[in-house]
Amino acid sequence: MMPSRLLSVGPRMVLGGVGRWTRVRLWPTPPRLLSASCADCAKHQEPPRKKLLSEKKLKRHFVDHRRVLVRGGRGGDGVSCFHSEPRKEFGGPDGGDGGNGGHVVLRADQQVKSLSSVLSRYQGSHGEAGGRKNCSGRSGALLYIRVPVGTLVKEGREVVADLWCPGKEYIAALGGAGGKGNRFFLANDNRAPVTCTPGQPGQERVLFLELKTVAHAGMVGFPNAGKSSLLRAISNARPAVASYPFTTLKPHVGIVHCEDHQQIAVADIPGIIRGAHQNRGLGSTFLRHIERCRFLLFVVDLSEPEPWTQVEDLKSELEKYEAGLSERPHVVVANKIDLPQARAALPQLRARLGQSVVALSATTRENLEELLLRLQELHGQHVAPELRW
Ligand SMILES: Nc1nc2c(ncn2[C@@H]2O[C@H](COP(=O)(O)OP(=O)(O)OP(=O)(O)O)[C@@H](O)[C@H]2O)c(=O)[nH]1
Ligand SMILES: [Mg+2]
Repeated sequence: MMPSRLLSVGPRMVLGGVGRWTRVRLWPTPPRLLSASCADCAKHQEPPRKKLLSEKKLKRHFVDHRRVLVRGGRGGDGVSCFHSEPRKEFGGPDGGDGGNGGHVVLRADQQVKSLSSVLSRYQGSHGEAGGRKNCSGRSGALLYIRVPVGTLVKEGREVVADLWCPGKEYIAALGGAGGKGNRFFLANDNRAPVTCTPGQPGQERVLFLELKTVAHAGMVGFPNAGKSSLLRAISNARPAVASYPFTTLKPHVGIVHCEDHQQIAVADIPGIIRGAHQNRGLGSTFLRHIERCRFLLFVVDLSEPEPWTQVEDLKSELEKYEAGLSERPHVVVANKIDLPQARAALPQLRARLGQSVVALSATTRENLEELLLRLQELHGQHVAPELRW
C-alpha cells in the first residue's frame, strides 16, 4: 500500500518504479494563446468595454446613510532647546511651536452620488513638532471627505449641517492646537525657560450622514405605474424599465429642460405599496428622498382597476411617514392612457379626483406637453420665488 506521506506530493509527481521518482504529466498543458504574446495581434484586440451595472448591483453601491467616526489631527509638540553658537554664551531659548493638527472637512460634491465611498472612520493629519532656531512645525493638511449634495449631518438626533448645494463644506472635526516651544515662555523674570507644551489631541466625533436627494419634484407611485418610463420620457435620466414590480431600487434624478431655459430636477424613487410603513415591499425609507421636494407627482397606473385607490393609498403612506407630507402641492399623473381600459377609466378617475388629473402615456409620449406645462407652473409657484431672493 502507498504510504500516506507520499500522497501529499504534488499532482505531477507519481511513483514510477520501485524506489524511483519519475516526472510525468497528469494533464496536458493548454496551448499558449498566440494573441497573448504577439504584439501585432494584441494591437487589434478590442479594448475591454465598461460593463453596464445592473439595477441590482447599482443598489448595492447606493448607500444613503452612514455612521462615521472623525478625528482631527493631533497638534505637533513644542520643543525646548537653546540657541547654540560658538563664542556666544546664553544664546536664549529657541524651541519652536508645534504645527496645528489638520481638520476633517465634509464637502458636498456633485460627482458623488451615494455615501458608499465614505469610510467608517477618518483620522486627520497630525501637525509636526517644532524645531530648533524658532522653527514652527508644519500644520496638518485638511482632510476632505466628499459626500453627495443633499447630505444631512447629524450628531445624535441633532442636525448640525445640511450640505444642500455643491461645494458646501462643514468642519466635522477640528485639528488639535500645536504645543508651544520654550521660546514662547521667555519673560523678563525668566530668561531661560525650559517649559514647552505638547500638542493637543484633535476633536473626536461620531456623526451620522443621511442623504436626502435634492430635487424640485418627486415622483411617487405603486410599482409598475410607469415612473421610470415617465422620467426617461421627460428627461435625460435612464433608469431601468421592466414589467416586474420593484425594478427601481434606488432614487434617480433627471433634469427636465424647459423652453424658458428653466431646469427642473425630478426624482424617481422606488415603488411604494400599501403597508410600506410596516416595511412591506421596499418599506418607506426611500420616502426620505422626496422630503425635500417642493412638489410631488403621484403617478397612477390607469390600466389597473379602481385607479383612484392608488392615490388614496399613496397619500396615506406619505402621511404615516411624515405628517403633512401628503399636503404638499402635487399633480396626479394618470399613466398608460394608450391602453383601451385605461382610457375608459379616465372619466371616473376625473370625477373622483377633479379635472386636474394629467392623463398621458409615457410609452407613446401622448400628452407629455401638458405635464411639462404643469411642472413649469409648479416650479414657477414654489421654487422660482425663493431663487429670486
Ligand atoms: N402601455 C404602456 N405601458 C407602460 C407605460 N409606461 C410604462 N409602461 C410599462 O409599465 C411597466 C413598468 O414600467 P416602469 O417604468 O418600470 O414602472 P415603475 O413605476 O418605474 O416601476 P418600479 O420601478 O417597479 O416602481 C413596463 O413594462 C413599461 O413598459 C405606458 O404609458 N403605456
Ligand atoms: Mg422604476
